[in-house]
Amino acid sequence: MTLTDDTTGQSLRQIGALVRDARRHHGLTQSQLADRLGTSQSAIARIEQGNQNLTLELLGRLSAALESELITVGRTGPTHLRVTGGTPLHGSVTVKSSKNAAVALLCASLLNRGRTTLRNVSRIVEVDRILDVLTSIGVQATWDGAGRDLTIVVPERLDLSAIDADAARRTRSIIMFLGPLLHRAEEFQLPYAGGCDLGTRTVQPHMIALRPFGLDVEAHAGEYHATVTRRPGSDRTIVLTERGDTVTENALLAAARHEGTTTIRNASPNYMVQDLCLYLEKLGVGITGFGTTTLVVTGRPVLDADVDHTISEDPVEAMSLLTAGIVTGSELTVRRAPIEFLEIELAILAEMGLRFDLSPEYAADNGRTRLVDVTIHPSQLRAPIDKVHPMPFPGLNIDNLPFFAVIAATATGETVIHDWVYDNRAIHLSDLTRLGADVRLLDPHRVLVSGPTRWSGAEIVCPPALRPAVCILLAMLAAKGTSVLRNVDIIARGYEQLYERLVEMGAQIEVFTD
Ligand SMILES: CC(=O)N[C@H]1[C@@H](OP(=O)(O)OP(=O)(O)OC[C@H]2O[C@@H](n3ccc(=O)[nH]c3=O)[C@H](O)[C@@H]2O)O[C@H](CO)[C@@H](O)[C@@H]1O
Ligand SMILES: C=C(OP(=O)(O)O)C(=O)O
Repeated sequence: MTLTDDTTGQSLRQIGALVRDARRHHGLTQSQLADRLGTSQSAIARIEQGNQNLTLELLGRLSAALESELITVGRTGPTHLRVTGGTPLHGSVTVKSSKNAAVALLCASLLNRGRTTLRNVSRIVEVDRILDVLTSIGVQATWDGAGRDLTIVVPERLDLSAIDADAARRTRSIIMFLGPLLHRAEEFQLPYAGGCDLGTRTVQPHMIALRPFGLDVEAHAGEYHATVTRRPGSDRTIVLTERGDTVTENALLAAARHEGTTTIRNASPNYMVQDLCLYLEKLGVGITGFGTTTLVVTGRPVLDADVDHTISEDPVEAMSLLTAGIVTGSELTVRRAPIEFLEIELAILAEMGLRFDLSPEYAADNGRTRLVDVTIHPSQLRAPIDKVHPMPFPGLNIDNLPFFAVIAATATGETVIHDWVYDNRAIHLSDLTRLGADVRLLDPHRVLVSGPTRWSGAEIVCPPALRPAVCILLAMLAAKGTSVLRNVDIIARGYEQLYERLVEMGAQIEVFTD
């Protein structure tokens, strides 16, 4: 069957019947299929009855889970959302694993001669982009039947001349190929790193961090031209000029195969770095200083182990889901929230008057990350006295900052949000004014939000930046009436099945294409 532009009720019912037939053909119950997809039995029942809007991503996963080509995809334009807001959400939602750890671990798998199995991988476009790049150069990547666990085998020789430059240029994380590749080739080229439109993001700290490993990079004609001058094994100290996440990861990746000890100072101790450290330890790399700003790495020239690693829960997803509940005045539980990476956010929210309960802590599947279930209650919020601003961990997460703009808009009083990090991100938050919020740009880095807001529906084109895009969507959930958010494809870069999961909690969101 061909899915054309109009995914009507009739075609949803037809797809539902195909899903039911394919499921029965495989002898699966609705619950068993739900487990394979990481969703609920009730969601499968709705799909089969034609009562569930389907994204192409979900259709692809259904096809994979049922090992059957349910649909062939015809011409599709960008995806849009129709949101009918103003009603509270309810129930609970489980946090998925992090985009940022997934991309680091995928790059790290290039170090391993053995088999890397990554578990609980989020099915998001950012992961697909790195996978496209990896497979284009010869890496084997295989999803398990349920589409959650990924096995990666790196060949003896990589064919960098075949690199999928288009996929590479659409992600910034490609920069983390430098650390592993400098051990494999004396000369190589990589396409420029890309990503969201957040303003200039330099890669100079990466160049400075990798220079002690003999890497020299010249950038021209859309490519980084790398040459490596091998330096004999010795102990070295690297002082990072910025406490950045990916630069710390790149330094770790380079140090992992360096014979000798590398001390990395001003390292980021953030969640994705911790996930990477756990993986590298399993590969046999010695690391002391886990979770601190000084990492001492004892590398090994050959890393060859069959490693199994479960990626930890995403604090930014957790914050996004909490925000959905807060701005809609909901009673909602966000399960498996990595509390260590949300403590400051919750402390500020408590100051603003948010009422919430935390379950006792329990360990994530990696055995290290501490998780809690957070239950929020409808609360009257007031603006915080101080400005809200991010800091490298342990500080308020840089990617969580935009959510405070939507939350501040529901609070009484004036809040200053100071995004000193990104040149071009705060400006996207002014789109909230279209929904009735009072958001004034004081300068490119600071917005003044005056609340509370009487939200009203509007039609908005999605900003070209992941977190601001989700903020607009969440504000639409708060706004009475119908809103349309156009060109939402960017959201799939970092969120898996976000709309379906919000709908499960009672949100009214319809997905449509032109
Ligand atoms: C794949 C991944 O993991 N991406 C995350 C990573 O990107 P990544 O590590 O690539 O972040 P960048 O290196 O671009 O840093 C973000 C911005 O912060 C500035 N900066 C950073 C640290 C510092 O000590 N001083 C400073 O000025 C940088 O100049 C840049 O403008 O970290 C960012 C900041 O946490 C997050 O938004 C991204 O989601
Ligand atoms: C800025 C972000 O990520 P990236 O580094 O992938 O652009 C983000 O996750 O908000």
